[in-house]
Amino acid sequence: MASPTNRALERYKSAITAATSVVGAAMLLRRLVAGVLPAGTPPLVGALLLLPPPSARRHAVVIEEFDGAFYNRVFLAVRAYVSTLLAAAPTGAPPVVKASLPRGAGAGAEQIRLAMGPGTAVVDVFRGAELTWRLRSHGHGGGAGEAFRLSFDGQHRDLALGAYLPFVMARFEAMARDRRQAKLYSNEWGKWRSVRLRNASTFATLAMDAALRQDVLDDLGRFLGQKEYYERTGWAWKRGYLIHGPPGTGKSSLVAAMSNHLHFDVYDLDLGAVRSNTELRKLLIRMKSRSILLIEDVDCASVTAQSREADASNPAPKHQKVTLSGLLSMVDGLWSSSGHERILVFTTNHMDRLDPALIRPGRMDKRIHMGYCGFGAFKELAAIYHGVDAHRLFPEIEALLREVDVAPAELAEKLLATDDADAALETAAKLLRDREAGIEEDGGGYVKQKLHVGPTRARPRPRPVPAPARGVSAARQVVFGEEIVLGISRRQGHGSGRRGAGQGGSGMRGLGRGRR
Ligand SMILES: Nc1ncnc2c1ncn2[C@@H]1O[C@H](COP(=O)(O)OP(=O)(O)OP(=O)(O)O)[C@@H](O)[C@H]1O
Repeated sequence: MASPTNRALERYKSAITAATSVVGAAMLLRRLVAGVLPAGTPPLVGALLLLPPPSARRHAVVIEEFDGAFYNRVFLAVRAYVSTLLAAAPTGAPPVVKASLPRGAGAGAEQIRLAMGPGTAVVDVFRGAELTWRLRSHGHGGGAGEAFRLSFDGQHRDLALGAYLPFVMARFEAMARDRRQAKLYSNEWGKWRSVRLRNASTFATLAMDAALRQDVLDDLGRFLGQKEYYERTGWAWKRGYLIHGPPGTGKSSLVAAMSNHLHFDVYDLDLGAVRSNTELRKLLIRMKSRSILLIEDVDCASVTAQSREADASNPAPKHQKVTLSGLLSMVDGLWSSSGHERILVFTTNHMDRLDPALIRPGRMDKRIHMGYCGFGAFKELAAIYHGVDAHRLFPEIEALLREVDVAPAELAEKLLATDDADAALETAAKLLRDREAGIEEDGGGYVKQKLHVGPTRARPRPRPVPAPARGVSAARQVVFGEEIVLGISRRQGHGSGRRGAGQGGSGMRGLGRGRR
């Protein structure tokens, strides 16, 4: 008579024979063993038999290229993310067969998109879990296009869906933000008109005191990281900077550098062109989040703006002031109820002429002084424009810069006049010698560049190549398991002089348009 153990073995024998995959057989064998071994047998026995525990079953998520008629944003995010994994992969693994430059992307190496070929896989390690990406050329379920398949151990299902995919999406959003070209808006007839912000100024190309530069960068970083603080307190998530200094010291360039650093759009508000408070309110409401509201030459801005709001029943005064303090109250009120991550920047050449309401303690969060060119800043200009770190003229220039006031813009103009570094430095030294001797050149000063143009031939120092974010290993065997199709549609989607002689005037002024 057959024993219970023999009967159990017979029952499972046929099933094992029918199993087509090694894994299927392994699963059945595990169940078989569980059936014949006495209860309470330690899991070590299973391990010794090389059988996977139930949690090790592979799960998979399929991410198709299209979600109906629309591109699937998750697919786009994964494609960009996988490209970064491939770029960071150690030499020799995995074989990369495709490299492309997305439409509209610049020609920089960081813009090239890498894609794995069919039959290869890339394994990402996230919080200790291994997640494998594969690319299939046909959509899942008969759909067209490509599809990514993400597979992982069953025990990591919650991690993969609840943390890893949101992380991939967040990385994609951050990459998109970094690539995004900021816009420069200016107000005309009560509406914002935009152009691409082409000003190439960055914190690396701006010659300024190193400690000040770091201070500004730290301040911006702190501001961006304070979301919870602003949400908790209910205060408007904004930061106000008052940038002051003589003409041509880089105030506007600093705003461009902030914009390029944060990828924030700049709204260059010409207060003189605002016809009424209602219009101002509308302009402020129409500003997007993650933006900079810039009011240049604010010492001249608190002038009257003609009101056109008068009507028979409500005769308004002929000239209704759009004052800075009115603007600030409006900003406080509107920005605390809508939008976030906004920066307000005022620039001025004349601190002494400012509306007292503006310089009252606590009004603007931070004052930044952009001063005349010191030798440190000059050396930065020479390095940026000509790659020169040392030169026989440096000692003379250092001594002259201690004696005369000269704006970085004036020196930048001399340094940009020629590609020959020796000749450029000689021209800059001549400007300083002449200024010390009281000789003013004809048409002296600098020509103001518009924000959307910026320095034409700046040569930024090469940026360090970022280290790979995480370890990526070679292709691995993937065991088949459950599949989930995931898609989020777009709709669901989530003048100058000797030192101390006072501030000189410059030629054209204004940012983004020719003003005054
Ligand atoms: N600190 C600087 N570092 C590098 N380049 C500078 C600097 N300051 C000025 N420049 C050069 O001079 C040009 C004019 O500078 P910018 O418009 O930023 O000065 P500003 O202080 O805003 O002048 P203004 O008060 O006349 O508006 C810039 O486009 C840039 O090429």
